[in-house]
Amino acid sequence: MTLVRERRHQQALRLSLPPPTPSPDFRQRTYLPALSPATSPDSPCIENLSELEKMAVLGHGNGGTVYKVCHKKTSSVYALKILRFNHDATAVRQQAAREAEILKLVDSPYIIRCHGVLDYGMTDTDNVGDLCFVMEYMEGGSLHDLLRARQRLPEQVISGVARRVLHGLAYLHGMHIVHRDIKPSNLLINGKGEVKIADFGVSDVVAGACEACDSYKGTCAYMSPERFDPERWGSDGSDGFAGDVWSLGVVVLQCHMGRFPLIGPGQKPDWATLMCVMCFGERLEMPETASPELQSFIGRCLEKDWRKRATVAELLDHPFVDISCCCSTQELVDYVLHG
Ligand SMILES: Nc1ncnc2c1ncn2[C@@H]1O[C@H](COP(=O)(O)OP(=O)(O)OP(=O)(O)O)[C@@H](O)[C@H]1O
Repeated sequence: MTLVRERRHQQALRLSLPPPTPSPDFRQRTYLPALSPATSPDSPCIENLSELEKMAVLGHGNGGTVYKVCHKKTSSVYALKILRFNHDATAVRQQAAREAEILKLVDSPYIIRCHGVLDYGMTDTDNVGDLCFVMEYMEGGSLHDLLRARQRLPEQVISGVARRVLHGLAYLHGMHIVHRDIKPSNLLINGKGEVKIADFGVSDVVAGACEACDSYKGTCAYMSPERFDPERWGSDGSDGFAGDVWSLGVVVLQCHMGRFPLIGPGQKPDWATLMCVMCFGERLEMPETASPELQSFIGRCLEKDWRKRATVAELLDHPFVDISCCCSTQELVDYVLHG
């Protein structure tokens, strides 16, 4: 079986997007602005995995593994995300196809660039298929990696990261794209001090209100009250953008506290515990160690009623992320890469 797979990887490999498999409903709700190509004009045309050499494993996610790879011909370095699926994993393939569709639409310095998608569908002899995303390599790793190394981040760094993520969200929301999985491991930092949003596996292009059935996508720890409990928080009319703002608020608070917030130290952020905090708990308490600006910013993000929550545009004007308070790109590079 390994031989068959290896041979397949040397042969039928094309730079092509997988056939989209979204539900008819997804198609109906899809808003399609002018398509920008998934590959940038300056990126080489990678048509085969054999053109890439694996250098290291960068991390593991739910559906697959991310490798640091080198393009043999140009010596350029990329991140290669391989999602594996079999006959039973229709959901994984649908998720990957959705991610490829969204990556085709986006083109922003605040969003991870995808240089191409290689589709190794299942064959009659092989029950396993791979979808491979060739992405720009972010040498600073993820915010999750940074938090693991430093526990807590200084406010200047948090504000710099938050400002950049807000720019990314402003771009996505302007394109009618809801990310739905904003969390530290999906925020990547590179050697130029850029922070980019990655991982669009549960994202969606929306035109109007989201449906209740979409509520359970994404990581539950960063999920907003209206997605946890649409009945109580009245998700009717919500376009889903406010959910991304909530998630950013949780991330910002986590960067300040050095642990997952919303629950007590040592508690696990499982569904039941979070449900109690979100739906039955009192107003969330702000840590006294945070500056008034940070407390106010978090308060505007973690407003349980999504109608009262700040929008991305409002937050971009918030004093906490004012350009004079944020760390510069050089300061961010120094902090992330050189400690
Ligand atoms: N473009 C990239 N450049 C550098 N490192 C990356 C890149 N993409 C992902 N990584 C690293 O690989 C790890 C795994 O990424 P992946 O997107 O597969 O999963 P995840 O977001 O950590 O988890 P989940 O699948 O549960 O959402 C990330 O946490 C990050 O450390």
